[in-house]
Amino acid sequence: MVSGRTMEAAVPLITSYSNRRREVQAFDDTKAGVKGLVDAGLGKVPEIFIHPPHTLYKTSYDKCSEFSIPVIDLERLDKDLVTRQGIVETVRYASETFGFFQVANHGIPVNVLEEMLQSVSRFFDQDTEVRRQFYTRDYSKKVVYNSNYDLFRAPAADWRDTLSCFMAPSPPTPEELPAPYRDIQMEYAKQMMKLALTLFELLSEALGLDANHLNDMECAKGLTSICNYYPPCPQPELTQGATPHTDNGFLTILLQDQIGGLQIRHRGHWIDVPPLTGTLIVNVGGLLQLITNDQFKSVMHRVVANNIGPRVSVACFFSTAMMPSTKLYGPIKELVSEDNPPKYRETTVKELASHSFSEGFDKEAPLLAFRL
Ligand SMILES: O=C(O)CCC(=O)C(=O)O
Ligand SMILES: [Fe+2]
Repeated sequence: MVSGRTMEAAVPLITSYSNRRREVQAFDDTKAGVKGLVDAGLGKVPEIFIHPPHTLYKTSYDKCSEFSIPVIDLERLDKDLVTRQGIVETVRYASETFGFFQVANHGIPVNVLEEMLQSVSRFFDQDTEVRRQFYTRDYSKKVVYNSNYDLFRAPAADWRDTLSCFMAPSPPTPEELPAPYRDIQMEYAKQMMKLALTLFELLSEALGLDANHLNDMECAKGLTSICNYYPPCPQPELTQGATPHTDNGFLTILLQDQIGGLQIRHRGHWIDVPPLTGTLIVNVGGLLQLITNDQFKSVMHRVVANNIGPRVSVACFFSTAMMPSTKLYGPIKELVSEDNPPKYRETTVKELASHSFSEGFDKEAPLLAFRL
């Protein structure tokens, strides 16, 4: 029997659900994102952005100075073999232990990095009317601007807007890209692709494979550029910049500005990934974890909301998720043995991406559905 008390409790729940749905829809209909709320001078975080307290962290998070992710200097990579071996060894250690590392002297000029970050700000600083033309949830488009890809599904929205561009294997024409960052985005994607080919060589060597192995598997074939914009938040302690999640491609190369706020999960602690001018952050995605049979780890990370921003970051996801392909990926044959049998079934990139997209990227064990 349903008690009166239960019924009473159920009514506000249903009401609040439909309120939320309405508020989310109204927010989405503005096509102005979180930036639009801040521009309107909002002094409080709207209900739909408030995260349940148990999922929130204090702003004084666990600071663990004994853990810091390796910074790898690529300068002498091709100069001598011993240096290269040292770099490969650190790449292996970082990918197995942290799932993250930073790279310095990667060959991309600092002014290109800075121009890329500034161009993202220029896009978001445009008149709302101009920005709105790109606002969509249709991911078959080459350019997608919106706020919270999972707005209609997630229990609470993040304090972040995003501009995504699908840059490889079939790049947009420059004219298809928003004007404020057209030229630099084309240049940046070219530079990212070059760096990714080098990183996949190092990662292959770190696995004890031929240097071309991961590139031959087409790990660097697809590139999506995700430009994140985190407006300053009036009550950062109530919301998040990015909910804890894992990335689901092969690899992500991330550029962050000087504000900070990115943290990764390591041995039960959240540790900072400090902004270091001129460096790029590299992290292992779910697909790389799957094909390395768990040797390399795709690790949870999050972004703390800030009240000093806007904070800008550009995440380049290497994955062919946006193109239909029947190519199957499973644990690499050379890495499995009787002692280390395959942990995952074969899957397509598209299946893994669609699974993460519908289930959410916030799972502690994102590859569970593919486990043998
Ligand atoms: O903004 C950042 O630093 C991280 C962004 C991120 O994790 C993502 O876009 O997947
Ligand atoms: Fe991420």
